[in-house]
Amino acid sequence: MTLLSIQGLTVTFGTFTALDDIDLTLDEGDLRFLIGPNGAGKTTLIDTITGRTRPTQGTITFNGHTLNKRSEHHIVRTGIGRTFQTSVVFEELTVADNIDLAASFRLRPWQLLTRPRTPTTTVTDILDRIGLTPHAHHKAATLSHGQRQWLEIAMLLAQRPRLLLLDEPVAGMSAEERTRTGELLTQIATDHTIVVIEHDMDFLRRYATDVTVLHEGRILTHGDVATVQQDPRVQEVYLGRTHQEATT
Ligand SMILES: Nc1ncnc2c1ncn2[C@@H]1O[C@H](COP(=O)(O)OP(=O)(O)OP(=O)(O)O)[C@@H](O)[C@H]1O
Repeated sequence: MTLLSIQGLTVTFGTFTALDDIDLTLDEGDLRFLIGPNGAGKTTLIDTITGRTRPTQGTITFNGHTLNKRSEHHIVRTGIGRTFQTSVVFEELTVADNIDLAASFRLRPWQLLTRPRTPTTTVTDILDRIGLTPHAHHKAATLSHGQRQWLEIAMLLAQRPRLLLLDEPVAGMSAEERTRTGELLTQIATDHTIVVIEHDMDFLRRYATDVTVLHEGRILTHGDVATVQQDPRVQEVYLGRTHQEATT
């Protein structure tokens, strides 16, 4: 079933066209990797899906609802969650409290006033799923970089999204943390639809099946990792190196 359908999406900033007539469809359960060189439009695409940036032209339909004029808050409630390149974790709160608080992002303002705590089982389940149970009562400030990234994913899960948009989730991680993140994403993809912006080719080779390549605001190609990697256009614009270098 189609969960997200983007048609003819164009975004301009003044005279600059950041996204140019993008068509993109995601089916329920997809784990889609989005790659492209700096400035390709990846973050703009996520910003536009989540209501942070307005489309200049085109339509975005999620689960049958048109999102074009919806607020960011409404879009979160519709079931789309995202991470940012910069952290949104509250340092002085515990890991469990960060997750509890994140669950309320989905509530309407009047509901916040009388907000009950998120059921303990929900927080416990998410902690368990994400592997942060031993750190539940530690302040977020004490987490390692990788654990923090996982907390951000946990906070997204607390919002019960159907679609997760993750912006460079393994940036700055150790090899071990990248492996753990890859396993985590594969596991979360069993009951969510996920879009991952990622530059790390090794990570892509290990965990990506479906890859869409953006370049200068357009979709250059889409396919499995091997096909995309061997596409000379991708090597030229994204990898900026020869075929032989790119496949080693
Ligand atoms: N608010 C804005 N006003 C003007 N130009 C913008 C704005 N936001 C993005 N751009 C431009 O749009 C282009 C696409 O930017 P975007 O951040 O989407 O690229 P990206 O593919 O995410 O790149 P990176 O990998 O470097 O994060 C860039 O040239 C950027 O400078």
